[in-house]
Amino acid sequence: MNEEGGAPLSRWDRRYLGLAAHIREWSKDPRGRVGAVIVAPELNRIVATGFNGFPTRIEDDMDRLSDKPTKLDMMVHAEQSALLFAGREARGCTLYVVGKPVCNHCAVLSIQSGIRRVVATPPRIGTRSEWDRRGHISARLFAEAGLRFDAVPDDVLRDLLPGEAGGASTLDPTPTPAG
Ligand SMILES: Nc1ccn([C@H]2C[C@H](O)[C@@H](COP(=O)(O)O)O2)c(=O)n1
Repeated sequence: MNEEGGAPLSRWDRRYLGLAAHIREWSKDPRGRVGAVIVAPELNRIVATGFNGFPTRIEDDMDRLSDKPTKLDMMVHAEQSALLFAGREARGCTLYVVGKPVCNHCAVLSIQSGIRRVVATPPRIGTRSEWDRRGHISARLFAEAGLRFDAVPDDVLRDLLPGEAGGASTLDPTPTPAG
């Protein structure tokens, strides 16, 4: 994986990351907001967007959102939401993700959907965050499946998420089994 020092991001990469950072703001999860954008690169067209939230018609009240196991059991990840909407059009596309590292479940869905490239908040090394742990698994899966993974560099992340250190949960003492 290229956690640091990968190929520089293009102007369009930065634009789509900016869009993912904007869409992330629509999430109602107070603890973790994630935005995703799926783009057909040869057409330079947006195929789908997503942010993390409960499924349509499932009420996102604060009781459910503040109980972490309940929340994670019902949550549709930003990436899942975008992939479900994109359907077969995800084939050959690039997935942009801002807010958390791509988890292993979303990684396998991305691979199976035919995503060719992922540009995302990278998992950090040496944290206790469950999302970082899963992000490292995802990076290995992407490498094995032949997807290109471009980590969003720290300085770009700082611009995208002002006031947040990279966007991933640093202290998560209770890793949970949800994806
Ligand atoms: N790649 C990821 C990782 C996490 N999430 C979502 C799931 C939860 O809604 C929130 C993380 O919540 P927490 O910080 O409480 O674990 O982010 C997501 O959509 N995409």
